[in-house]
Amino acid sequence: MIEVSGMSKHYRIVKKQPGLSGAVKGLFSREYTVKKAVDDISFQIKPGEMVGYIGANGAGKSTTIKMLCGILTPSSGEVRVGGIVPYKERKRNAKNIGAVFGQRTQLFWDIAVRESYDLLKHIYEIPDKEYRETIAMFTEVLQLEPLLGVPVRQLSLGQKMRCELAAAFLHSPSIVFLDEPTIGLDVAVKVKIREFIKKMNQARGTTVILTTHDMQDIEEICNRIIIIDEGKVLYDGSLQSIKDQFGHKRVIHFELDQEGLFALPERLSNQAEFSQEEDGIVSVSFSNQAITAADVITEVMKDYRIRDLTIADPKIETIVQEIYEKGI
Ligand SMILES: Nc1ncnc2c1ncn2[C@@H]1O[C@H](COP(=O)(O)OP(=O)(O)OP(=O)(O)O)[C@@H](O)[C@H]1O
Repeated sequence: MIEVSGMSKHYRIVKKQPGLSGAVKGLFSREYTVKKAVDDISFQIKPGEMVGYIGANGAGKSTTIKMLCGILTPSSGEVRVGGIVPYKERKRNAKNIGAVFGQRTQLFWDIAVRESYDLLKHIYEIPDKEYRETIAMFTEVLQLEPLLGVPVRQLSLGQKMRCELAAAFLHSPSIVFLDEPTIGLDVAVKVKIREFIKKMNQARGTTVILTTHDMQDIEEICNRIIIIDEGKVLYDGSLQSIKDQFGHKRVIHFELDQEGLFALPERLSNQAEFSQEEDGIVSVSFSNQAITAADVITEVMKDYRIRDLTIADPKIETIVQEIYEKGI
């Protein structure tokens, strides 16, 4: 379905010389540096997969997605989306794909949402019956009824995002690219959007490529993640296996029955770290490969009276953040 092989995108950036003389010199002779926004990446995505394409700011996510959509031409390497080379056949590719790009809108700003959908119907040549059924289903799942008669510019962020999603899936594309579809939205709308995406995947087998900084989106929607860093693929695999490989860190939150500064028991000093948020509230973190939770609790119990404790599961958020910071 999606085949990417050795794909790169290099930008040539003008090197700015310092000072006024540098600016004048720059008018006559320009020096360039090369920014490898995407650097020799390869992956394949099968029909119906839901893949989280994640990475820190500037890692190369949007550049990759733009090449898959045909908006950008790769500097080298190969890319095929549903058998089509996107930058060579941008229009044909557009029929197969849908997209939501963060803050940008594909709806028409000044006309009612329903009229925007009518226009998209004509652009994508959606048959009448299919269009009516699709609109009825989307209206129900995304609760669009009160929004259909409203011009886009009058919609709130969450309302607009629900309408955008419907627009992206309207022509039954086989692949949908979603760039930060839940950014800035309240929890209730996030839940609705995630449910809609999963429903589309189940009902139509739509392949979904999701870029997001929200790890909850990833946990709930994606069965595979690709982590990209400085333009290179750092990890490609299941969410579970990244948890298995890197999720050894545990945190135990203690509520102690005594006040005063906490000190880590001697036996834990090389194997654990702690932070004390306030009097009597202490978090001890450790790797469960080095020491067991039972040992940590036993050691703390020797020196302190414990009123309550909770053991926190390793959050995918923490794991991914560590991978961004330290690499694999
Ligand atoms: N037109 C351009 N000219 C020069 N450099 C660019 C251009 N577009 C992107 N870059 C650079 O390429 C790198 C990758 O950018 P990209 O937008 O793909 O990152 P991203 O992973 O989508 O980041 P974010 O999470 O912040 O959206 C960044 O260092 C960026 O500054």
